[in-house]
Amino acid sequence: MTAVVEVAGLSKHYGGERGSRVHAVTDAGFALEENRIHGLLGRNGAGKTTLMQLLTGQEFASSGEIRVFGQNPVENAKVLDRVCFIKESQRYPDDFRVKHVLATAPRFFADWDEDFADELVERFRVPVGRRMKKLSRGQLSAVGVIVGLASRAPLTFFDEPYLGLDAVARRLFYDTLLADFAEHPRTVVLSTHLIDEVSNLLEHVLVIDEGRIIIDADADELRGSAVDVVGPRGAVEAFTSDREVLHRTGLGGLASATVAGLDEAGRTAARDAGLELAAVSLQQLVIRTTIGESVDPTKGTPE
Ligand SMILES: Nc1ncnc2c1ncn2[C@@H]1O[C@H](COP(=O)(O)OP(=O)(O)OP(=O)(O)O)[C@@H](O)[C@H]1O
Repeated sequence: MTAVVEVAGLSKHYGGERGSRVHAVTDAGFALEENRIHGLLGRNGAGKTTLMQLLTGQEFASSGEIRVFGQNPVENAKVLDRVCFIKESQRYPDDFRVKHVLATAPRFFADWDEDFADELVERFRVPVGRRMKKLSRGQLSAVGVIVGLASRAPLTFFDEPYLGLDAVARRLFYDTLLADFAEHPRTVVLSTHLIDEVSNLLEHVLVIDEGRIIIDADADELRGSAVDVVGPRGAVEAFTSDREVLHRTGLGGLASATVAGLDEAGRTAARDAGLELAAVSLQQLVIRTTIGESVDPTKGTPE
């Protein structure tokens, strides 16, 4: 495995005075492997955009090390020529129409596929002759998605540019990304709140909460890392008394506990105790991990 991105002790704070400082990213350390689709997940203001800006050389780190393709990305054309960063807040020159965006893209992206871009324009029904500032929010998102896909950049970041898209167009984006990725593997980072929607695309997951990376795990490993144990309150409490519980809910005499790291023997013990087991989706897992206790369920941190 080759790491395309390597980060160690990375912090970014905004503002000068200690009291008014915003710690957007704190002591992050992780690696992103080549040719995988990574999810960068986290709540509003968690630090996702800041992290991507740091990795693409658009922000300076306050401290720490960043290596992208083995080099510092800041003002480094050798690195940035291989990177595409699609974000919703992208600005275009005032007189730019969609066709101008598509015509200038090959200058930035060596692997730009014009035929693929044209095909995507049709699929997403984008009016190529229209001025960028006259596009609807969804059409603007679609242009970002088209550029991100047709760039075929070896390292592509999508910072929630698809939020303006309707459900049909989002599905189209996910399906197109997956199909194109199979033919043209590259390293992709998707930042999103819509975790269930992208869950099946993701091979690796980073969860950031209040600037700290709290989960850095293989998506399959993560999906199997916790299970909901449901049944009579007393039985659930007895079963979970010495286990790591991420989250509890209850209604009347019934209770449910999200238990981390339950192996086969543990699952059998739960069933023998008359409890039911239910799978926990990636989205539920992230929500339960980022509210209340910040624990990494794959690492077995005690509650
Ligand atoms: N230029 C800036 N100056 C001061 N604070 C900033 C700046 N940019 C971001 N922040 C703060 O840093 C924190 C992280 O912001 P960031 O945009 O990285 O979060 P995010 O996870 O992308 O959020 P969202 O999902 O809402 O887009 C927030 O508290 C934000 O207010």
